[in-house]
Amino acid sequence: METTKPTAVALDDATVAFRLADSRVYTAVEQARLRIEHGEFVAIVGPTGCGKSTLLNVAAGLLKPASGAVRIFDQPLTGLNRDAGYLFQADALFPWKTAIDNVAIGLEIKGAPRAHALERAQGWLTAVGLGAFAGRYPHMLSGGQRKRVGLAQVLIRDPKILLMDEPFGPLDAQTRQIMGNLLLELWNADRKAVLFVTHDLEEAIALADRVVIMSAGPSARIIGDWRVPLARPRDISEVRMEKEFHALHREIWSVLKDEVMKGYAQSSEAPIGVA
Ligand SMILES: Nc1ncnc2c1ncn2[C@@H]1O[C@H](COP(=O)(O)OP(=O)(O)OP(=O)(O)O)[C@@H](O)[C@H]1O
Repeated sequence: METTKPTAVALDDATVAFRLADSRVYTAVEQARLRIEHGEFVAIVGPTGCGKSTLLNVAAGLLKPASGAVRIFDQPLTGLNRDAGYLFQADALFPWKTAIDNVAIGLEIKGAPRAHALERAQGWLTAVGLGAFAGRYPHMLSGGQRKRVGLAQVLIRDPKILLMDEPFGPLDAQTRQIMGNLLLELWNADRKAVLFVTHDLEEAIALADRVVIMSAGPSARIIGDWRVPLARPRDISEVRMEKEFHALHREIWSVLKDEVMKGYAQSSEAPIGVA
């Protein structure tokens, strides 16, 4: 990896707090320090409700930390992170537009001529394995196919950073693996910086260069950061058979499991840690 390039995403001691309806303050994330280097694929794993999406939203510029700093390619982030493309768990497709129009819109809103946008959109639909489905509306596509269109819609804009929040969450296990391999294949072509939120430790290890673990909230912290020692290119089904995969899984899980139990216990209680 080149070290001369600026760090794609840097969170420096970011603390994120929400004002609740009763005007108390809930500290979701406390002093998070996270670096995602150029070309690096980083997965965040943690118990339910710990603040994974919150951190992603901070990197997206959708949330401003109460304290600490956010830098994107070494520049302070003010407002939305325009270098990033987002893929969330929920579909973000326009139901009244065909697959190709849903993809082309990513360029059209940047002012690209329609013919050019359509040509590029067809190329991206082919890249995600949906070249023959260009004329279908979202309701005529399976959940996995809609995710592929969503991926093409993000990638056509060629963002330097990809922010993904449980993007394959609603899919069945086989489709998740197929989508994981597709993502790695596309990522391998130009190695964008990726921040990938998941609750699935296996998925995180299979995909990422680094796996970052958060503690249970409130005031969740980053409590571990592991480098994944698995060669690339990877097939995410096959990589799960390797002994390094199992060793790393055991090591991370020994830290994560207590936090997962705390997370479940807390999610059935009223918010605590209210400052
Ligand atoms: N706008 C908000 N106002 C108040 N509390 C919020 C707000 N957004 C998130 N929270 C709280 O902050 C904490 C972190 O939420 P977040 O969605 O980041 O967790 P998560 O780790 O992504 O959860 P999950 O794995 O369940 O998707 C949760 O306790 C949540 O209830």
